[in-house]
Amino acid sequence: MSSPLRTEQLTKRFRSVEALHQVSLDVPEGAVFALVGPNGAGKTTLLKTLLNIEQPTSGHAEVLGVDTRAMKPDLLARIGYISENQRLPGWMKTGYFLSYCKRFYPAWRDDDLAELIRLYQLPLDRKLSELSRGMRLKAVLASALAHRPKLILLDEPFSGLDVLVREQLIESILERTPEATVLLASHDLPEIESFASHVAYLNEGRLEFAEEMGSLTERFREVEVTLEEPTTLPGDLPRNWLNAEQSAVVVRFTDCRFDGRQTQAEVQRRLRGVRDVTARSMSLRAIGVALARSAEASVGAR
Ligand SMILES: Nc1ncnc2c1ncn2[C@@H]1O[C@H](COP(=O)(O)OP(=O)(O)OP(=O)(O)O)[C@@H](O)[C@H]1O
Repeated sequence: MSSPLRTEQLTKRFRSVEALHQVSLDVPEGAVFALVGPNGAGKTTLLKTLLNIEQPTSGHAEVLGVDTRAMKPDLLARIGYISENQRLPGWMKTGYFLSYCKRFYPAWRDDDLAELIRLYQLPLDRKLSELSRGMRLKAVLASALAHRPKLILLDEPFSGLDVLVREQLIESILERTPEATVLLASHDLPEIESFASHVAYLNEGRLEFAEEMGSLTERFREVEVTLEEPTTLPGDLPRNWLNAEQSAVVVRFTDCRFDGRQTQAEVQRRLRGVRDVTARSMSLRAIGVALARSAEASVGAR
């Protein structure tokens, strides 16, 4: 079976801004796929293109085997979408909002909704505009999960939520997998690391990588080299040594293609008088910071 979410050479331009540049992405069935990257990287644009809210300038995107430009309501009814910027009819009472949503989804399950209302303790007789941000998000999540979507798309679902609400949200989403495939855009790297199976990194509209979480954390290491005596760093360091810096006899860099023996050999080849090499594994947050610093430095160098 083909992947439930796929883009091929997807480019989206808004006048002079290229929000997405030839993005080719494949999200496997049942994955919890995190889309990360700095502000303005193109994450929201990618999600909106997958929902046909925005249309590609070139290339194409496919959802559940259908080109997004040919999406019909029956396909949209198989997708649960939650965005921090979602506009809601604030005047609706929560209970009315949920029954209003029901009519758009043939697969709607009243028993699932009852369970979600109980779990989230949703106040059905209060207007959406009167709910706290977290509570409003839970109401939207209930409406998005009660129809057992095949795809769950989330745009910054965690921002501003307390730790318990986040936990509930993650649990609810994970309970839906592997029957559902999840794609979420988020800046919350520690949270993502705790539950995503895959991670993709967008930077200035370009997909820098997309891979399993395990392989990503395997290939990144914080490397520290101690030298016999201070020397100047050579100018032509390997491209996989990110943010290399030197302080007296210590050289530090992030290796984004770490391989124990190979990294050792490379260090010996590039630096003179190596006394010791240590390599520490990195959290997703530390990897994100290293990538952002490296991207900033390359913009500065242009
Ligand atoms: N409707 C639009 N018109 C013009 N430019 C847009 C539009 N939507 C997005 N952009 C631009 O496209 C680029 C990507 O924006 P996008 O919102 O997709 O980034 P993002 O990764 O979601 O950012 P953030 O993490 O800040 O939410 C930005 O430069 C943004 O200004």
